[in-house]
Amino acid sequence: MKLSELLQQIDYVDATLAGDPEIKGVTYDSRQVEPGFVFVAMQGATVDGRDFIPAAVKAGAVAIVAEGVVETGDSAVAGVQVKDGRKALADVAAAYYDNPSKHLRVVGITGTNGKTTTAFVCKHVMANAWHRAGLIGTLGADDGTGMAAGERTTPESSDVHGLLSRMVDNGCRGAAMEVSSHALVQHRVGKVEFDVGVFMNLTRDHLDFHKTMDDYYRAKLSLGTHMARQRGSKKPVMVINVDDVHGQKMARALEDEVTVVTFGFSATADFRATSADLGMRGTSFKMKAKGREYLVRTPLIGRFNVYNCLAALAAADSMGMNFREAISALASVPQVSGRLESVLDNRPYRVFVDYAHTPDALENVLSTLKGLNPGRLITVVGCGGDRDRMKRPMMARAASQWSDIVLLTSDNPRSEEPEVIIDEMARGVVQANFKKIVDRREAIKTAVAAAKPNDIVLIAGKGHETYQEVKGERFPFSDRAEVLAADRLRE
Ligand SMILES: CC(=O)N[C@H]1[C@@H](OP(=O)(O)OP(=O)(O)OC[C@H]2O[C@@H](n3ccc(=O)[nH]c3=O)[C@H](O)[C@@H]2O)O[C@H](CO)[C@@H](O)[C@@H]1O[C@H](C)C(=O)N[C@@H](C)C(=O)N[C@H](CCC(=O)O)C(=O)O
Ligand SMILES: Nc1ncnc2c1ncn2[C@@H]1O[C@H](COP(=O)(O)OP(=O)(O)OP(=O)(O)O)[C@@H](O)[C@H]1O
Ligand SMILES: N[C@H](CCC[C@H](N)C(=O)O)C(=O)O
Ligand SMILES: [Mg+2]
Repeated sequence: MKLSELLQQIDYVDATLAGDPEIKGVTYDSRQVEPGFVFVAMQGATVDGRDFIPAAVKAGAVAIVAEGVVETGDSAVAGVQVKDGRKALADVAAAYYDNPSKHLRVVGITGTNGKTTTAFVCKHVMANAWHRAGLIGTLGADDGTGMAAGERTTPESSDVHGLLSRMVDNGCRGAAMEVSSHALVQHRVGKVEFDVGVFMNLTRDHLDFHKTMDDYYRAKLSLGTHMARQRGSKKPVMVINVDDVHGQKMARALEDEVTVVTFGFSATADFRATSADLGMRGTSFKMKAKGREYLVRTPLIGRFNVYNCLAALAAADSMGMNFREAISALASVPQVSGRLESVLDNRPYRVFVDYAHTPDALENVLSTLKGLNPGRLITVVGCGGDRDRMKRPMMARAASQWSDIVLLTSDNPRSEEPEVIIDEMARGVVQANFKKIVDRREAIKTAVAAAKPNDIVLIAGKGHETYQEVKGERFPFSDRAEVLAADRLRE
């Protein structure tokens, strides 16, 4: 694509052109620039992308897009002035990749908890019906050829459009993607046309970034308003959990803008679970939808997974997929990595690894495990550093309320001292059933060593993560591998 063709498709304030070069790629990071690339300089929270314009030019950028007057320092390199760098990145990427979301059925899932699981279930349902489907989320991305690791839940917009474009090329007909609140604020899904948006729930998290729950809610709401502004031929549907108070508010706020479809246990829900049978190896529940009653079976464990299944089914129906086929696909959903993942199946005790890292998620998981009537419930849990500090005592409170033994330990301390994080957690405990073991490996060893027949051990907070981040360095660490190692020591 020529620079002139690209510029025709984006809004800009001013441009100093230098010929009409062929564009070979788009990036927001000077370290990724290759000859022929457009470099979009974004104003960051830590550094200003404009400071890296000289590095981008040196690496072969043919055009620089930035806020304010753009001095490229090289008369052969075009400078394009825009109002907002992050918005411009999405516009440039959508144009460069030829708006791939127009050629796919795209489901965007937001909410505090359940995005990864619901996206995974949606992708499974789509792949079952259409052979190939893509996925973007916390576990990485699948462009139709298999999973590849990613850095964040929702990548930067140029990476999102690049992935969607590869999905189209690889024969995917649909894509399920997690849309984090950070992504909505930072325009990472700018110019993505969604067929269906999904709102799961809103509970305490990320208040280091959003500051208030109201700001956090408004970030989530903007998925719906983003969809209402879509210009293409898609008629957007927003699927909303109305058992959640913020979901009820969102349904009211969006009802005139998009088609609202609701789910939950509430009597008014369009996709309504009426009863659930929660077992150790899976869940079955009855659902009223579309004027009929259905029985849904899934290997996913816990009441919260009823919500994830309802959301995926409502999304599938909103895309016009065969509903009975979608229901039967739920029976074969594979294990979602690090989400209530049973690590040892052939022992008299059970060990689960789970990504619960918010008070609500932890409460849900613990109540689910308690409902399975274990001998004792032994919980290993920590909280991440450089993240919302208020959730620390709340998570420890949930752990001590529901468990027989709690081992408070490190998660990803990042720049903080793990002992300080653990002390802040300890302020929330409600009974003297806890111990502090700073070294996560030791804590896991202690928990597994203590397990007696019928006990359940929960290792919470890090789920699928394969590292522990300490003072800017990532050390290899897997809860799953640590559990297996600890179990070997018992023999
Ligand atoms: C708070 C947050 O979301 N920050 C993101 C944001 O950082 P920032 O605004 O501080 O950017 P910056 O580091 O100042 O850099 C500004 C610009 O200079 C560029 N740069 C920088 C250095 C250089 O040498 N050359 C260069 O071009 C950067 O690429 C960037 O474009 O933009 C950066 C570039 O895309 C992201 O890497 C960074 O994610 C950080 C690492 C992060 O930890 N984000 C987390 C909190 C996050 O996004 N989480 C959500 C939700 C998770 C969930 O609940 O599932 C997610 O979607 O993952
Ligand atoms: N619908 C739900 N409601 C509440 N808790 C849930 C729900 N689904 C999963 N959980 C709990 O939350 C944890 C995280 O789930 P999941 O990874 O699916 O959510 P997420 O929204 O993608 O989280 P993240 O924002 O960290 O990526 C799970 O390990 C489980 O403990
Ligand atoms: N994406 C979330 C995940 C947190 C997982 C937990 N292990 C932690 O490090 O706090 C975050 O960055 O806040
Ligand atoms: Mg996720």
